[in-house]
Amino acid sequence: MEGSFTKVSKGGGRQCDVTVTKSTLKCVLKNSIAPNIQVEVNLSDILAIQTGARENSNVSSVIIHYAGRKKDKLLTWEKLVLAAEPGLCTELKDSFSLACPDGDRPRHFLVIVNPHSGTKTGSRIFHKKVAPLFKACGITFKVYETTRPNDARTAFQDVDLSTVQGVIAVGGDGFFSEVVTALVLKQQQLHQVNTDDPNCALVPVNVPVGVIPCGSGNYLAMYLHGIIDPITAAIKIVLGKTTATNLASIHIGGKLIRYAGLISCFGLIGNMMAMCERHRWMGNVRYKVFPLKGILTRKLVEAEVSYLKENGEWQVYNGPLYSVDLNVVNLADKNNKLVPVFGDSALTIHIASVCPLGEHIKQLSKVADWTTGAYDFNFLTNERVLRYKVSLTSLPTLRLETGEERLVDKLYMNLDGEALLIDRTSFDVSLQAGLIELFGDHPSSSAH
Ligand SMILES: Nc1ncnc2c1ncn2[C@@H]1O[C@H](COP(=O)(O)OP(=O)(O)OP(=O)(O)O)[C@@H](O)[C@H]1O
Repeated sequence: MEGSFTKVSKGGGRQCDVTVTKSTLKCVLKNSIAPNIQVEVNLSDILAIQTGARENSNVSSVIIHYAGRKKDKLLTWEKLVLAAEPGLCTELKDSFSLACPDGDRPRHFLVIVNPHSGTKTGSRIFHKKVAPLFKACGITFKVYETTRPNDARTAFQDVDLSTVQGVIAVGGDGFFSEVVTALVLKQQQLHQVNTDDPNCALVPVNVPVGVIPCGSGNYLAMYLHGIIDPITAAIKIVLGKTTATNLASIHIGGKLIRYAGLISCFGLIGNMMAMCERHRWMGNVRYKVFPLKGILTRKLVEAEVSYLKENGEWQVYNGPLYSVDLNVVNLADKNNKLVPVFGDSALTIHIASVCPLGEHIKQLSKVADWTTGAYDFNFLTNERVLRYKVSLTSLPTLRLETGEERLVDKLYMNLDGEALLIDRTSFDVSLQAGLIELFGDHPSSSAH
């Protein structure tokens, strides 16, 4: 399609030639005293097209909303307003519908906001920045703001999942995991699956999940989009491509505790997170102070880790350890750095045993910086597993009136950025593959 339009902007209108091919829109602004200015947009980056007729005028307009691609993977919401006689505007709009039919893009969302995340800006960011974009793209949504921790499940109470094409979590990593757990549980309740049984076969959720990063920890958004930016994340949601990801179910004492989407780190990293949470009043400085204190006061734990390998064999690690760390989104050593891999065929666990403090600090710093070789230390046991169980039966316990045993020592797990007290003598973690998809087009996934 080709035609002559007026490009409308705040400064007035300018003549331009517009060409739409199978893959791009080109708009060339004619300039008699300088080179022509060209705006080129990939059709796959178009977010929405709006047309408008002007009263008592034979001129119509077309507003093209599209994703602007900036450096460092940042996406911006851009608009191109073109005016011409109505027939030409209709022809332009129709050429887009043919080239990029948007029938498979999501149209209705359930948005769940944690107003308490990070610097408590989640609600404002959603309503001021994200909601206008969704509305311009013809997306409707219902918003639920949580009132307390573990309130995300309330958002699903009266929701028929078959009417929703996306669940959007506005918050940090811990909140993402809370929302995903509530969503997966809702689906299992509908199908009467007993989720407290670690061997149960879970029913996949066919509603993708999106994250608008507004927390203090936003690793999931960073892994998915390569940048922590609410608008970039919102644009990826509108574009509707998805990445299949894994979850890990955590069972303790015969009960499902949570579905983790990012990490489940028992021991050192869990204890560091517990210290950080106890000192929330210090703001983000706590994430600098307590990891250091944690490593300097590291303690070995006597434990048995049994794990099921991909070949169906169970193996056992027995002995003192500092930590059992799992990256649910695997971090693979590629091209001289650690890169996230979504939806891997196994979970990779790293067991840290006795080692000099200096070596341990070096190893953890490499993980923090995503440096190559971060898991190539001889005090680490690295295994690809489908399931693992940690038993702490040689630690001192006390007996409750109910007859149940509880650990005397306070040990923690860092579960997607939240500290979970492990007060039982064992816990069980299983790979849950193919349960959910995330909005975003990460290259490690073959979904979309
Ligand atoms: N309305 C609420 N008030 C207080 N806490 C909430 C509320 N809604 C959710 N939460 C809890 O806030 C915790 C942290 O959420 P989130 O991951 O969004 O924020 P964060 O800033 O990354 O984390 P943190 O505040 O722990 O550093 C979650 O465990 C969640 O259960």
